[in-house]
Amino acid sequence: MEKQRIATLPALVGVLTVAAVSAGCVMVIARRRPSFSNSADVGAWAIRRPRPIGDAGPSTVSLPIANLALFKGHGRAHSFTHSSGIRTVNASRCLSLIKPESCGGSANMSVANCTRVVDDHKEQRQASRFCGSRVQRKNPCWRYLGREKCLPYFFILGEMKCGTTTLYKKLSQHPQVVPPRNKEVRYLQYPKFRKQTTTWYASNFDSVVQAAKDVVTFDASPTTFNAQAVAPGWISKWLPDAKLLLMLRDPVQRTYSHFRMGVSWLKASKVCFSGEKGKRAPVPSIRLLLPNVTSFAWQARASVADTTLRRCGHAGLGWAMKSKPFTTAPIEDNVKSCILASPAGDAIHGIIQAWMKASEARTETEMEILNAGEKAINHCSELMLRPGAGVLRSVKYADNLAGWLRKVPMTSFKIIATEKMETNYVETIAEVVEFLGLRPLPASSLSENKRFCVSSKEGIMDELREEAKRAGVIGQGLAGTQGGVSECDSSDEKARGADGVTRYPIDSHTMELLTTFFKPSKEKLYKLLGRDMGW
Ligand SMILES: Nc1ncnc2c1ncn2[C@@H]1O[C@H](COP(=O)(O)OS(=O)(=O)O)[C@@H](OP(=O)(O)O)[C@H]1O
Repeated sequence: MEKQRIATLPALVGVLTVAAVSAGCVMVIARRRPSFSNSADVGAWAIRRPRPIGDAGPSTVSLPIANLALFKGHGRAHSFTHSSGIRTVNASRCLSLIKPESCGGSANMSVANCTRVVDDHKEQRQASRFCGSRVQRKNPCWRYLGREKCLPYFFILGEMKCGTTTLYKKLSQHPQVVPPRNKEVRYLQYPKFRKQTTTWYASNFDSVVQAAKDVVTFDASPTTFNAQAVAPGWISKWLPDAKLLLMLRDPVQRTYSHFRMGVSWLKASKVCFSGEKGKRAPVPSIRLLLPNVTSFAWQARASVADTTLRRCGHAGLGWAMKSKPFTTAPIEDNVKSCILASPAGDAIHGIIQAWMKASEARTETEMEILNAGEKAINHCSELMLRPGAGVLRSVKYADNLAGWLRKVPMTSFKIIATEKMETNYVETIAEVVEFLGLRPLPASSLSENKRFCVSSKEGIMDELREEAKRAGVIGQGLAGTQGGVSECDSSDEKARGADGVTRYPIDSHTMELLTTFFKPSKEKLYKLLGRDMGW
């Protein structure tokens, strides 16, 4: 893409520079993209004029040559000669991946007050390319100020609980692949994107600098697919040739797996379950809610209701029904019609009515206890058990993919069904390797078909949310450690179907509710993909 851009610039400049140079101007040409309303969409512009955050600006601006002095920073005015022989100046800035270690090179998160983060974000908005020259290697790397810095060649975008850890493990074993410092760097999502620099991001991929020229590295943060405000725009701007692996799974099963992980994190948290090993018991604040929260049937009902309410422009559910307008006033007519018109609308309306009734009967004290319990459970499960959390990611496959396709072509994607990886493991991995343009894996290394899951945060993430730290959730997030991944422990809970896929048994009522709820979004996805995923 970078090469393409350079190749097309002379042609464009040929048309534009005669007028521009004679008028004492330099044209700064931007790719025509829709404008974006906030700074989250950093990838909206290929070449930008300096502008305040939030100002989308016109797609083409001309600047008097004198103004070039205002373009300070790493980027230098860069001259080139186009086919007609007229020399002109590209005033665009470059983004440096080399910055002081104290302001972004460090693996810890203590950079919140570092002004360089602000500078880096400004550079990201203003620059059109990375500083230095692209290194001759398969992986995207740049040499600048005598150092080489790299970014991922491919991404395992997600979705969470769809087998990303197995794919990460398998691809890490490929002789042409080196893994990132942590499986889940999670830079391309809020709030981390706001707190870290591109230098810090690149530091996660330093191991590829020492590797052979045909070796690549990757980012396997399964949260990237859902990070619509940052990731598609950033990748399309900075790594337009990146290959994107997207794993998707039957939405009902994915939701169950998400719920199961939330329960296991909750139970591992020393804040919500206290006492000695083997005798740990729930703390009083969560006891009332615990039977509901750890029931998938209850979670599913609460989640579809919460998701529908929010989609209809109403406040979410809240387990304790703490939101005052909700408990004291009936739902407005337009919200009610919206709920009834939604998938599984009648059932969801019934759930909400029952919820309101139960809530109205509660005393203030009961409400307070439930609210405290909800807060604690959210913290201890790291929001995995928040109503709606699991359902929302499963119902957004199509919308999220459509969001990506507005920025990135379908040819950048390889869509992998988790079920296919289970039943056709060797073929699936071989297809992925081919899609990545890597040498085929030897049959011997493909024979091992183990499922891998995240078991702790060590080696998976280098940070924990503040609340999770306080809650003592599953170990410390430490960069570069080798822990974090082990074989999945869910096999005993699943049954294998005639198609060879293992699934959690789910009671018929919950199954019907979720199947109806997910139906339109599944159809939307199949239409987008042009194929049925078999769910
Ligand atoms: N080869 C294969 N075939 C079928 N299913 C597989 C496979 N590998 C992993 N898995 C299942 O994927 C779930 C874990 O997904 P992730 O690794 O993406 O989870 S995470 O978001 O990184 O925590 C997890 O699901 P559950 O066990 O149901 O929770 C794994 O069992």
